[in-house]
Amino acid sequence: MSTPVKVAVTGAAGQIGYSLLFRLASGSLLGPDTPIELRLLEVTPALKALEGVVMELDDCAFPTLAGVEIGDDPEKVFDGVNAAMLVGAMPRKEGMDRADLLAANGKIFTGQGAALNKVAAEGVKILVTGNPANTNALIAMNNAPDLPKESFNALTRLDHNRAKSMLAKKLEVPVTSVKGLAIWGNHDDSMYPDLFHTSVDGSVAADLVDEAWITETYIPTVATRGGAIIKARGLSSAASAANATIDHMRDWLLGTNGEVVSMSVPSDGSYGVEEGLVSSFPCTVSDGTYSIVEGLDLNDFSKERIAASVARLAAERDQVKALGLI
Ligand SMILES: NC(=O)C1=CN([C@@H]2O[C@H](COP(=O)(O)OP(=O)(O)OC[C@H]3O[C@@H](n4cnc5c(N)ncnc54)[C@H](O)[C@@H]3O)[C@@H](O)[C@H]2O)C=CC1
Ligand SMILES: O=C([O-])CC(=O)C(=O)O
Repeated sequence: MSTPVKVAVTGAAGQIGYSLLFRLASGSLLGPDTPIELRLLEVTPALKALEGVVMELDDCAFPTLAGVEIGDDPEKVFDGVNAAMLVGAMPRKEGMDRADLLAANGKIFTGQGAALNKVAAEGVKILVTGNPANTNALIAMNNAPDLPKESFNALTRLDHNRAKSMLAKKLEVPVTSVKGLAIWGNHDDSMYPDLFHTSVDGSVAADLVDEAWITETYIPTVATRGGAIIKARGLSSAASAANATIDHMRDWLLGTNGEVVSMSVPSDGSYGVEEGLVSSFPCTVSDGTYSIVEGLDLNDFSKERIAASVARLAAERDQVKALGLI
């Protein structure tokens, strides 16, 4: 077997962690032939619970799990990591917006960005799941001056998967029939799933459904799905968030074979999105490098929706600037 890939997970004793770690260890990220070493970061009071999770990992005897290290010091846990999944952060409760978490969670990402800057392996890929994910990624990126900005992504793959599943259900087709779908903007209720560049078995998705369904049902349902899950479960989404975190990182590491996926990445100014904001775009990945899909002809409706969501990102950026986090 090859050298193990070192993958860090923060918030490893939390809800998402409990779904994520077992799938990482069993080969869902890298396949059955690549060993993985897990580096798990938690706050000190959660280390005991994390020890219990590690006992369970041991008890699975996963052939691909080459080792597990746990700790509360980011510089030790992130030492030499090839990939980092930054999940550890407070989840919102019913009635809160994700942006309400900025004051509590934002500071986590200054220290973790700085630690990754110091000790991560060259070429490290860092994916922020902890909310508000886009702006937390922006904070980590701005606290890691020696790492390429492209090392930092945020998770909008869960929104992408939700959007794909909902469209497939509506049209009574398998999810595999849906291609080219992408979420634009922020992982909040302003996000925009674009059906004008989505195809379903070769037809434009927007032509297969009513305009009113898109604006009044589809977009708001996708955008507020996280809140609907909190209302139903009393807790925020966890297994589906872990699944999306793996989908995003797997595609980033191994490529998308030309398929379009939604990734929140630092904007290079494409489509008028202010450079440096971490915004969701349609992306493809090859050879470990993501690219924003260029040259899409956006209609006025799409342009307005994207601009509104990007304005939220800019407002969050201004808020964390005022808090001295970037
Ligand atoms: N981007 C997305 O699509 C989604 C994001 N989320 C977000 O993911 C985050 C985690 O959610 P859950 O696992 O449900 O929360 P949780 O509360 O069950 O677990 C969070 C864990 O993070 C740990 N933690 C807190 N500060 C830390 C630090 N400085 N370093 C390391 N660990 C730390 C806590 O001790 C806790 O064990 C939340 O912010 C949630 O809103 C959740 C679902 C989807
Ligand atoms: O809604 C939340 O707070 C958790 C989350 O990000 C999601 O499920 O999309």
